[in-house]
Amino acid sequence: MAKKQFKAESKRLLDLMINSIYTHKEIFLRELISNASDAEDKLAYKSLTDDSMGVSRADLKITIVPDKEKRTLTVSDNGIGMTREDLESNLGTIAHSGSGQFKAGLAQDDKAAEDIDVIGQFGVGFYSAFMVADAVTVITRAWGSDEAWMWQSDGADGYTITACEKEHPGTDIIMHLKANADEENYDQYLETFKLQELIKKYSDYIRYPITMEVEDYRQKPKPADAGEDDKPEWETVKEWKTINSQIPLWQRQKSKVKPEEYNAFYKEKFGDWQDPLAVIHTSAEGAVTYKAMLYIPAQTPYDFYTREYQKGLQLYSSGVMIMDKCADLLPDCFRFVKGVVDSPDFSLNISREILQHDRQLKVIATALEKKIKSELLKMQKDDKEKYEKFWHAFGTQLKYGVVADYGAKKDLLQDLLLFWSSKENTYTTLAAYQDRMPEDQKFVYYACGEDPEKIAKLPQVERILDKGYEILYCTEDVDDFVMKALAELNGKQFKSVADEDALPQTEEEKKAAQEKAEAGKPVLEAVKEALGDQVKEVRISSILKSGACCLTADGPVSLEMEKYMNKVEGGQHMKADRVLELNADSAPFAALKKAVDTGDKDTVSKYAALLYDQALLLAGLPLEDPAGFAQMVSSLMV
Ligand SMILES: Nc1ncnc2c1ncn2[C@@H]1O[C@H](COP(=O)(O)OP(=O)(O)OP(=O)(O)O)[C@@H](O)[C@H]1O
Repeated sequence: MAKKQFKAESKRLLDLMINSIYTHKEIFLRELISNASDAEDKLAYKSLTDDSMGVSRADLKITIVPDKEKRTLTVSDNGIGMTREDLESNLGTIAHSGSGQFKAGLAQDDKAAEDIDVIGQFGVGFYSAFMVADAVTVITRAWGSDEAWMWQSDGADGYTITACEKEHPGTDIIMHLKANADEENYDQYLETFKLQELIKKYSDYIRYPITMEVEDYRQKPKPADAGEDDKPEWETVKEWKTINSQIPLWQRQKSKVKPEEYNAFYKEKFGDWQDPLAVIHTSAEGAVTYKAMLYIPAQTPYDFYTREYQKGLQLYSSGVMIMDKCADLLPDCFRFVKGVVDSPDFSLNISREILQHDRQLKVIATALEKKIKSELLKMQKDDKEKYEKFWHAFGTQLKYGVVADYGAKKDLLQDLLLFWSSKENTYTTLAAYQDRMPEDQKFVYYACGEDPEKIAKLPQVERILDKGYEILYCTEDVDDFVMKALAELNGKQFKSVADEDALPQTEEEKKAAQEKAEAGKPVLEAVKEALGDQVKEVRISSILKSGACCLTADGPVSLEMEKYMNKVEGGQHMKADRVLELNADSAPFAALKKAVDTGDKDTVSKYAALLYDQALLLAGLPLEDPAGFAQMVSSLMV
């Protein structure tokens, strides 16, 4: 049976093409500039393979001319141009890409092809002009031909091709802009400032100059005979300017870029007024070819912890901006990193707004994650002050990273963490802590509280410090979760100083503790009765040395978790199972015992409340009845 060709309703197809592919109408300019760049590239390639042409790359340029009176916008190039047949097959056939064909025809080992970077591949970009224009005229003359042709279309009723005049080879695309409408202001595409903005946004790194006549308002030069009281005069001057930067910094050799250039690029592109702390300029070839330039900012962006902050790297493909913030390239823990990634290997979807496959992205994201970590480790090693600055800005983010997704990134982040050291009185890494650990020390100790000074005075900290062991002072709400997520450091378990077994006990110590607990039982029962449900248990403490009391928690929820969860917006109001620990060797305990022995219930309940309130204060928890506490303390004075 004879095979039949699919038929296509070309009018409908064009309509789909124009109205359904792109999210933003403004990208028409990106598409036409990319086509112009391809035309220049093809000519540059041809001249490399044919010396007789006498074309210099330096003469190739793209020109943008808005004309408010005629309501047209023209994009011109002096590239390869099109013959009548080219017009038929390229602009008369939807989804036929002359550029794609050109690229496919290049041999793998073609040296001349190394220096060109053709963008077009789908054969649809040109028609995006009809999103903003109700008619498009193309005037073109192919290189080496003395005939010029005019292609005209209103996008709906087909097109015409007629002979015309054109002095030089190349192509002019003339868009007759639509009348302003509610849904779009088409006038804006006639304003040089808007056109400049769009060129900078999407086509800044097109390798050929994109020129436009722009207005500049400036002071007139002072006449030579101007007197003292001569007032400066201003004038508006029109001049042709190259709008695009052309060679992106990341395409240049690392050794040739000055630090000031890196910093200026960062500040302009990412709107920061401070220099970044570090730049990572890297490239790879192989499974996926890419170049990346990443920055570590010096300060926390004002909206960093709000919903408005969007992480991501800017994505370019062959110098054309594809996506402003590609989130998949950065793990959440490094969401503070800014930068750009450029790869000719991205498999773009037809609108060039998203990528078809994320395989390449995954490969790049994994490589960049490693790069960011090693850059931070280098900073940690070489410049402690700088690293601490980084830590102040983004340390909390790294800690959240440790806790997130059930600790999936904890191995990546562990070496980057800093904690306050009781011994060094400054920040320490976990590795440095471990290096200082005496051999007999079984655990990595940490204590949570408001600030290092206050933590150092906590009663439960004393006995660990007395042993000569170092403690990591944790001052952030998330710290307790971090320690639980990390669980261990090269085989040594993390241990809160508030844990009963924080100091391993000898058999003798255990026996002595049991005896004390037995002897103290009547006191403990009396205090528990006085406090009721406020505490789950009252026990003789084995973690206190000179302090009279402290509060700890039994079960999976620690006091730190309770505090944290209560602060989190929408968080569950978790309550830890509170345990009041009393020091059997302290004077207040002796006073309590006396009251129990003499059956003075009033005093017992007063002392119990006092001890409980003190324990709450030490733990940084709010008192349930502050006025009652104040009254009670005052009553002791009279
Ligand atoms: N300024 C130009 N000079 C020379 N040829 C051009 C020009 N503009 C378009 N063409 C030809 O028309 C073809 C179709 O252009 P179109 O923009 O629709 O698709 P494309 O650029 O090939 O692919 P994509 O949809 O990926 O941009 C191009 O491949 C090219 O051969």
